[in-house]
Amino acid sequence: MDTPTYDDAHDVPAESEPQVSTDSSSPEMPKPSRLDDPFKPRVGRHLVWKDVQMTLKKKKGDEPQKVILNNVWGEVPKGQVTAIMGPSGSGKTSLLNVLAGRASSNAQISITSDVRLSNYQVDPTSIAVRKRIAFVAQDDSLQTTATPREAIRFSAKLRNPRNTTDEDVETLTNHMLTALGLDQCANVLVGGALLKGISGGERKRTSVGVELVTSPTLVFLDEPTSGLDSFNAVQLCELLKKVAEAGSSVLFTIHQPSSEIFNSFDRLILLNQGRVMFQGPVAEVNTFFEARGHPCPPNYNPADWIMRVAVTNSVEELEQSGYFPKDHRKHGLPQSGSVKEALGLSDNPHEKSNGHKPPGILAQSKLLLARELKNLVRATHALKTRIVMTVMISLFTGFLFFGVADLPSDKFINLQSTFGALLMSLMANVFSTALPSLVAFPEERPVFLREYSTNHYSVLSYFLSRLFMELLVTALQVTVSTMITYFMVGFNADYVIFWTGIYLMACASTALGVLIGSSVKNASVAIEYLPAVFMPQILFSGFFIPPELMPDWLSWLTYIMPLSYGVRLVAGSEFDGSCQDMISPATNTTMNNCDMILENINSNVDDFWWYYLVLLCLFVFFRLLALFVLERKAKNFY
Ligand SMILES: Nc1ncnc2c1ncn2[C@@H]1O[C@H](COP(=O)(O)OP(=O)(O)OP(=O)(O)O)[C@@H](O)[C@H]1O
Repeated sequence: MDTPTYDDAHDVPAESEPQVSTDSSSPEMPKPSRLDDPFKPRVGRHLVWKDVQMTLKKKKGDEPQKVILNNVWGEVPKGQVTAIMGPSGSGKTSLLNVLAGRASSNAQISITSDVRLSNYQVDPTSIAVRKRIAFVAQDDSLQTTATPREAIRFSAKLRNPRNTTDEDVETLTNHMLTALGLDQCANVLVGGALLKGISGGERKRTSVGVELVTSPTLVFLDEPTSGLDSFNAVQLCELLKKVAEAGSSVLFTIHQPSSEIFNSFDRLILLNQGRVMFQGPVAEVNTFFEARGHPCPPNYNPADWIMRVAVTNSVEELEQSGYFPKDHRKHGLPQSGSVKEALGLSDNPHEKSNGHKPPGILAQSKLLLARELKNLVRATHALKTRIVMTVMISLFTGFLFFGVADLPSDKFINLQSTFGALLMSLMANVFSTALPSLVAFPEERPVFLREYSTNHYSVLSYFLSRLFMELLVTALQVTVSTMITYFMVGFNADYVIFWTGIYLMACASTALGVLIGSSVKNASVAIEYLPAVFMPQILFSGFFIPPELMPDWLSWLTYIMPLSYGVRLVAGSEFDGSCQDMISPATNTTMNNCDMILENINSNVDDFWWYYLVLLCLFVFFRLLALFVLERKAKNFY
């Protein structure tokens, strides 16, 4: 059999693929279709790649480089299903990740590739391209507190044109659930490690539904049939076939498919040790192997057979037999143009109309917030733990310092105890509000990155919805805490100043926690950074050592610590005018214990507005910095 070539493998000439016509009567344009049809026709894109090289960089000078992908070439014609097979470790996932822009060169790995979409050269790692690819990873990263119906509906609402009505979204969701065989578990929570939910196979199908509900042009899936029984695996492959028939280019990796599934593929890419052992139509597999001395025995699953040949023969033997065909396709010069042109968006008159655009930032934030609220109500254990801990710590503080603020102020020890109670209340609020924020983003990170990179919403919408939720939960927590300590300790501070001072300080500390949480990869690393949020606040807040006594190069830190402004506000309100002047027996001069405390912590009632403003600025500053970090991370990582 001849080596499959780019020219004969599909329906477009090698030099340049015809442009999608702007004439809506052209056969290239999808026919007008119902918005609620998940298999509505779409304009396909022909994906071609060559010279894909992925190498692990050398650690030591004399160590040989490990080549993960070696000159890999191939294509996914529009309207066809292409499967990548190969022994374990042959590079299937690596190839899929490179093509889907989920892998890029870094300190350990070097990746080079020539990827073309309808003969436009594209960089798959660019977020504009990634956002157009429906990608289902091996690990499902779904919101654990959503049901399959909600997960699919959420994706359909956010990723379909804004003129899609709620009724269309509902019908689309129902079609997708039925097509995936998810009707029976449609309203059961997805679940996760701490929450019992649907099965692994159902979770996998939900992930597929979340991606397919947008009628994508390019669909990439990493082992979509893993964890599925044979019936569901066949059903899923039939569904992918329908998606391809609608015009999409479908590419997925698969392990040991049954012969029924194998024969349903249009094309196959067989990788072996990072190289292309076979690439072409599935119908040609048997002839290709037969011509090289490995005819598939009768009644043998061809998928098992080719894997057996790949595993039981050395690469050298296979090479001598004529496997590992060279890439003889003629590509011609790539067309130059923007990503929009490569994706055919600039040619589609619908794309330009406002109604065709996906929902805007406000609509995205609203949907995200609704999901967050649902999450809060369903994952009550997290909220309950937070509130129970707050109540316990506040009660401890309340019992320990019970009524001390009502004791006579002429004894310094009484004032010292009241100041201690204030500090405890402030620090407890810093700890109990900032800690959950520190770990919240790393915990949500996989879901956020999947959704962001598949064009569900903007970073700003996500950020705004999280911000609103945190402000709400922090307010609840601070109210519970202050109600207990304020009345048990018997503070004399104005309650409004007491609450607002602690609340603003907690918000600013939370913002610092979010900044650190956004910068790290997972919750356990975030926990390691815990002292970085708390220790500087305690050390530099000015109540252990005033800024005047700190080394000059460190003293400025006092001015960016939320706790130091929180102390000045609540202690200012508590002690201002609370003590009577006394005559010092040692110096025979007038002294005022309350004024001494306020002087030590640099608190001045006339500057309260300034403390509020600084807390607000710190909150905004840390939040904006976190937004910037999140935006960069979201664009550069997956
Ligand atoms: N980031 C990485 N760092 C180090 N090695 C890597 C990295 N990515 C891939 N590899 C190595 O490259 C090889 C191919 O990995 P890949 O996951 O692509 O294989 P696969 O064919 O998908 O395997 P499986 O079928 O077992 O999932 C493996 O040996 C793997 O260890």
